[in-house]
Amino acid sequence: MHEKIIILDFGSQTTQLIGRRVRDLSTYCEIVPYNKFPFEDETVKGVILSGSPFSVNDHDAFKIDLKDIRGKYPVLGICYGAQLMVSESGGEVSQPDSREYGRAHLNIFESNDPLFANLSQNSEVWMSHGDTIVNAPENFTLTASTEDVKWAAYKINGEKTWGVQFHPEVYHTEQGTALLSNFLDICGMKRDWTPASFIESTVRELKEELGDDKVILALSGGVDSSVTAVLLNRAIGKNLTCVFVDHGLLRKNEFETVLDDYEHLGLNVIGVDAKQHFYKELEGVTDPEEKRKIIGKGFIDVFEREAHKLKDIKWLAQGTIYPDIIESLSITGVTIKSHHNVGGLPEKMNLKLCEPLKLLFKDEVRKIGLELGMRPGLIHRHPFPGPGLGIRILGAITPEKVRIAQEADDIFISGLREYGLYDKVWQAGAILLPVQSVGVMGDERTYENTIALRSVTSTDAMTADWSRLPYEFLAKVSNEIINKVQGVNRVVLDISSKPPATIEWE
Ligand SMILES: Nc1ncnc2c1ncn2[C@@H]1O[C@H](COP(=O)(O)OP(=O)(O)OP(=O)(O)O)[C@@H](O)[C@H]1O
Ligand SMILES: O=c1[nH]c(=O)c2[nH+]cn([C@@H]3O[C@H](COP(=O)(O)O)[C@@H](O)[C@H]3O)c2[nH]1
Ligand SMILES: NC(=O)CC[C@H](N)C(=O)O
Ligand SMILES: [Mg+2]
Repeated sequence: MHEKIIILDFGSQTTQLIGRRVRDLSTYCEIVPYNKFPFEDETVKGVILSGSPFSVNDHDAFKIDLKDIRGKYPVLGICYGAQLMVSESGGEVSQPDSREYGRAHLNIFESNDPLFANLSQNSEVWMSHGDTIVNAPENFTLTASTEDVKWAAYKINGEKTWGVQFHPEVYHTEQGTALLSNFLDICGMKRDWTPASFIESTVRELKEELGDDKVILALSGGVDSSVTAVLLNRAIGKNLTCVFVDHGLLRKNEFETVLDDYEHLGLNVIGVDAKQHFYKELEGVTDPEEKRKIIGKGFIDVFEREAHKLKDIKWLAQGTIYPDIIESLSITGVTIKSHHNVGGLPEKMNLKLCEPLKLLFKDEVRKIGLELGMRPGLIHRHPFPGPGLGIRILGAITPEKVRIAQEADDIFISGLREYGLYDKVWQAGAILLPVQSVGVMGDERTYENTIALRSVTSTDAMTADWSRLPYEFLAKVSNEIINKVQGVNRVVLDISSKPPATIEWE
């Protein structure tokens, strides 16, 4: 077992970023809801308290008793986390007249403080708070200020406990990574979290957990489930059967290409054509969440049916990764989208779940795939959502709309490859809108569908920006779609970032 840092999540938008920074420092960490601290886990070596949308003075703010944590582990409170320790200890946090968002400069008073080891004076830090610490109890030592904020950082005497009002996890805090690294040193972390160590420990744990049990893996052709397949294949070999479902919402020719690919990897794969089943279940359904749930359930129906045919299957493995879970089960109670493989799973399922990548971010999964010796072309594929074109065809799904979406998508993606742009974007696809408009083609009036092109840059799909694709390329793609895809007479471009939009439209 790897020693780990626990990040207690009080609901901040940047909690995931803390996790990523810590992992980037070769240290294993887990993000857990603020009230789910794993007291029994002996591998915990330090604790970070995240920010929060709440004010510590709110009635319904997330609160916990910190007495079992402080003093027992090194603790770093960030923003709300820092404010919480002050208010819990009898200090005062209140709302000043002005909020503080954006850049500030840090004036360090205690340069011998190990949290500030090797940090230089007056570096830029990023602030995002409405509340401020006004008074701290006597055993709190002020260690740094900014021009506007007195209590920008503190240390609690006699404990390995620190608080910072700024956000070391965000890119704009110049020495944020160095500060987090100092905290990891304080916790005595060994920095031994690497792709090779992950593979070694995961294969060992899978062998122990699965023993001689038989497993089916939901394989999609995507990066996450392919890496899962190779890991499981190493752990249990012939006891693994992969099931690839054609729900009729895949990309053009995807089913055939993927099956062919996997044969070369030496995996045992069954392709299931379930198109008609899915089309029937989805008939007339327009609500995005309902569509997601139907597709999620459809997948499980197929997996259970296949498991039954194969006999003695005990486990369903999936390529679930960390963001799938984080986005589906937000602790503030707001679900953005039910990912088909998490929130979309039926409550009662006859198979046990095996998800060896469920705590990894996408870029970590890619590193592990490369370390496993998988083909870079496969590892660098764009993500493609499990519900597929089902969430890119807005409104009700019909086979005819699937054809339109597939052809438009194929022209867009082939174009990206042809122009050498494919590897420069995180993900791209064509969205079929439920909007018809008037056009003129060969002197005839048309009244046809609209395709929106969606292409984004990102590092983890948690935030994203629209890709600045060359006009010349966009002109070619638009032209080709309108000329070749029957039923489309207009192409538009999506120029929204995430947030506030999301990558997929549903
Ligand atoms: N057509 C499919 N057949 C079987 N399983 C699927 C299918 N589509 C998705 N899944 C399952 O759902 C999981 C989540 O899908 P997701 O798209 O997030 O991951 P992926 O397809 O493995 O990778 P990528 O994000 O690169 O597309 C997959 O890892 C896989 O286990
Ligand atoms: O397997 C999946 N099942 C889903 O239900 C699902 N919904 C979104 N996505 C993918 O997740 C990333 C973030 O997407 P959003 O910005 O649309 O939430 C993007 O990469 C999306 O393609 C999904 N993947
Ligand atoms: N980013 C945060 O943690 C903000 C904490 C608190 N909501 C404030 O506005 O001060
Ligand atoms: Mg996928």
